Amino acid sequence: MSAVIVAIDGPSGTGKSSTSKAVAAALGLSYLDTGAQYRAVTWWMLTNGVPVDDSAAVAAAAERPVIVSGTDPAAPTISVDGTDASGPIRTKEVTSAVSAVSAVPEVRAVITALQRSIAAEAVGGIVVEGRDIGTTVLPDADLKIFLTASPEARASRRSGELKGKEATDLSATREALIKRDAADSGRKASPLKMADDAVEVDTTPLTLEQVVECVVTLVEKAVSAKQGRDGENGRSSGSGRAAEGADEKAGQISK
Ligand SMILES: Nc1ncnc2c1ncn2[C@@H]1O[C@H](COP(=O)(O)OP(=O)(O)OP(=O)(O)O)[C@@H](O)[C@H]1O
Ligand SMILES: Nc1ccn([C@@H]2O[C@H](COP(=O)(O)O)[C@@H](O)[C@H]2O)c(=O)n1
Repeated sequence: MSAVIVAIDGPSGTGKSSTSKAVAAALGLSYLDTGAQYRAVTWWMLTNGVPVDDSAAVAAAAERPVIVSGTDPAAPTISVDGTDASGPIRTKEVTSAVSAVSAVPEVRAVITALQRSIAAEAVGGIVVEGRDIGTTVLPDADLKIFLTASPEARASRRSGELKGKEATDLSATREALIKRDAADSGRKASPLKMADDAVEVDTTPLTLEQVVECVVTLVEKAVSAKQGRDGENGRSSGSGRAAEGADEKAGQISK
């Protein structure tokens, strides 16, 4: 069987990274944080003096940063031109500028090609999270999930995260999330949008553990369905723990 590909999209702070990492780790899949890649390009633009509000300047430089993503869910990495960028890409400066940079079509073309090649090389299967994975990057993904949560829940989760590091003004955090979502949903090039064939999971009333359990079950079902299709087409099967889990589950159900 070809490797399972899972696309997880949704607005900021809905739990995409936490869920995707945990699901990938539980099922023995690779993991790709595409937001980190756009943040890395943004950091490169800022550190190389490219004015991020000048889309022509950003477009002209789009191919210059060399972005490398490590896809181990237990220790994902991101580097730019050989330098570890995992810390700098999380600063407020990058967070404020990333939507402008990610809206530039030339940037999206470079990063989308990189994402597709990483997914194609993930022989054991992969969970890819972002904003346009199900709609644009991997439209043939075996499973597409769109995570949502109320702005209040998202702001409170983020404020909990920031406590002790930066001032935690709940309403400012909420406004910043809403502003970034509006920019990401409103851009012309590959906006944040739920794919027509995605499963929507509203995480507002759920703990992270409950969301992970729900998504793991959905992946196992998708793997089972894929194995069924591959069997009908006469192809051999076997791919990672997701396939084994689905086999076990199917076995239990049929007993
Ligand atoms: N269901 C949940 N219940 C409570 N807290 C959660 C839940 N899901 C995620 N969190 C917490 O919310 C915060 C944001 O989660 P996460 O970074 O995974 O979201 P995200 O969608 O990837 O955000 P962004 O798009 O901004 O990168 C983290 O502190 C995470 O631990
Ligand atoms: N597929 C994607 C993923 C992300 N973006 C842009 O990157 C920003 C940062 O994403 P985080 O998940 O790290 O918060 C996000 O606000 C988008 O502007 C994207 O365009 N497409």
